[in-house]
Amino acid sequence: MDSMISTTGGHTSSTEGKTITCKAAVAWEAGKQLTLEDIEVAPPKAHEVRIEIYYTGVCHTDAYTLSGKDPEGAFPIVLGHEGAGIVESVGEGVTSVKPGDYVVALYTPECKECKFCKSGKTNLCGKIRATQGRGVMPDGTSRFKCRGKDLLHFMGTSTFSQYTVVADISVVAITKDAPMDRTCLLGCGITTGYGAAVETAKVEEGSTVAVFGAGCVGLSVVQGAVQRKAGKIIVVDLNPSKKEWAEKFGATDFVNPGELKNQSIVEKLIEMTDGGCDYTFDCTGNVGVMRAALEACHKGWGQSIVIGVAAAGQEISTRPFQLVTGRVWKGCAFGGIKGRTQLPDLVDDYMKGKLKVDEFITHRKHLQDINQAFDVMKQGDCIRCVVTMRDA
Ligand SMILES: NC(=O)C1=CN([C@@H]2O[C@H](COP(=O)(O)OP(=O)(O)OC[C@H]3O[C@@H](n4cnc5c(N)ncnc54)[C@H](O)[C@@H]3O)[C@@H](O)[C@H]2O)C=CC1
Ligand SMILES: N[C@@H](CCC(=O)N[C@@H](CSC=O)C(=O)NCC(=O)O)C(=O)O
Ligand SMILES: [Zn+2]
Ligand SMILES: [Zn+2]
Repeated sequence: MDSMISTTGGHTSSTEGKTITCKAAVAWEAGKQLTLEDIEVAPPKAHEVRIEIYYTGVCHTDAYTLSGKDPEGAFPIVLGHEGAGIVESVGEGVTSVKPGDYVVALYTPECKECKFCKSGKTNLCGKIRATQGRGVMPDGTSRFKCRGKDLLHFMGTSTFSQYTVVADISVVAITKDAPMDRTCLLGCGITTGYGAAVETAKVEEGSTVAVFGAGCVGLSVVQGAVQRKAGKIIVVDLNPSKKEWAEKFGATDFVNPGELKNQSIVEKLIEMTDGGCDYTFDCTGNVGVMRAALEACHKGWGQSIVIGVAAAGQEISTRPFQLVTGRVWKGCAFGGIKGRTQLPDLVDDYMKGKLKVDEFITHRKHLQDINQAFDVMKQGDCIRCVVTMRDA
């Protein structure tokens, strides 16, 4: 890393206004491993924030875009969207964070001014979605360069770099007491599942819940359902080792569809819940599972929440009769949580012992070994791998 870089997290930095050279994992092409590179990170422009990233999680959505299956995926790009760090400097007009603040990057921004933000109906924000999807900052340009080429930004966050630049609406300050090597996970997986249960579905006390897929997202749904005092929480997973994980997070039942004899998973769930579940969640990204999750809902009121990201070209289907008879199909990004308004409270809940975060971390890697983080993520025993961005 550049020897001029201040890593103290203090309020002034010797790098303010200058280009910083630092290490980043660059995805040059779809389907290829990431390469550790020295990249140049330009200073933040107006309403932008430069963050020194200390820790990042690796999410399946990073692997999905790297695979080439994401219709919005373009290369070369700096991936990563589950990051925590310290603000190094801010551009003109930034008032919501300041240098030295401990922050989490937000791939779902919150401008508080657009039609979406003001609707009271969604956490999706429209202000920078178009440029974010094209991999550039709101002014249409990149802040990253490597070997003379511009690199694209990812999900407005690009946390696989020791320094990143984000829009000021894509970052939230949190308490400095919270350990960043854990709070980074609140930037996606945990908040997504927990929010889907408590904010999007608003699971009620005593209700029956089925969660398809017991990864970080599904186990976080379980955590949310426990918090809402659901009566029955059934985890469905093809991997038998997930039974123990499901129980650890408070599930009441576990079903492995691969072990069912002469019965579909839909029939099994309907039998276990006296006619169907009040709420089901897809946390797999498999469109066949999404259909089963809908059809396992109770007639008249059951709601199925799609969280998993399905590959390009995949479509969901069911008999319209399933909806005519009162089942509801919906979905959410980032759990329906508004990051700037609600994330600090989630961090506080974690600090008070009310929200599990540490329990999700099964693996740790250093930036130079980030490809191993992708490898372990594909193994059945990894819930989340946290990558340390700075040398020890
Ligand atoms: N909507 C959103 O905002 C977000 C969506 N995601 C997406 O959520 C999904 C889940 O993410 P993670 O929990 O990190 O993934 P994960 O891979 O760790 O967990 C998925 C689980 O589903 C199980 N599974 C796979 N196929 C199955 C099937 N046919 N039936 C039952 N279980 C099955 C696997 O054994 C695994 O335990 C991914 O598609 C990811 O891209 C992730 C974060 C945010
Ligand atoms: N780019 C993909 C869709 C990927 C996707 O659905 N992303 C989720 C978050 S997944 C996090 O790990 C999301 O926020 N979606 C809402 C959005 O506005 O992107 C595609 O084009 O299919
Ligand atoms: Zn994610
Ligand atoms: Zn907005």
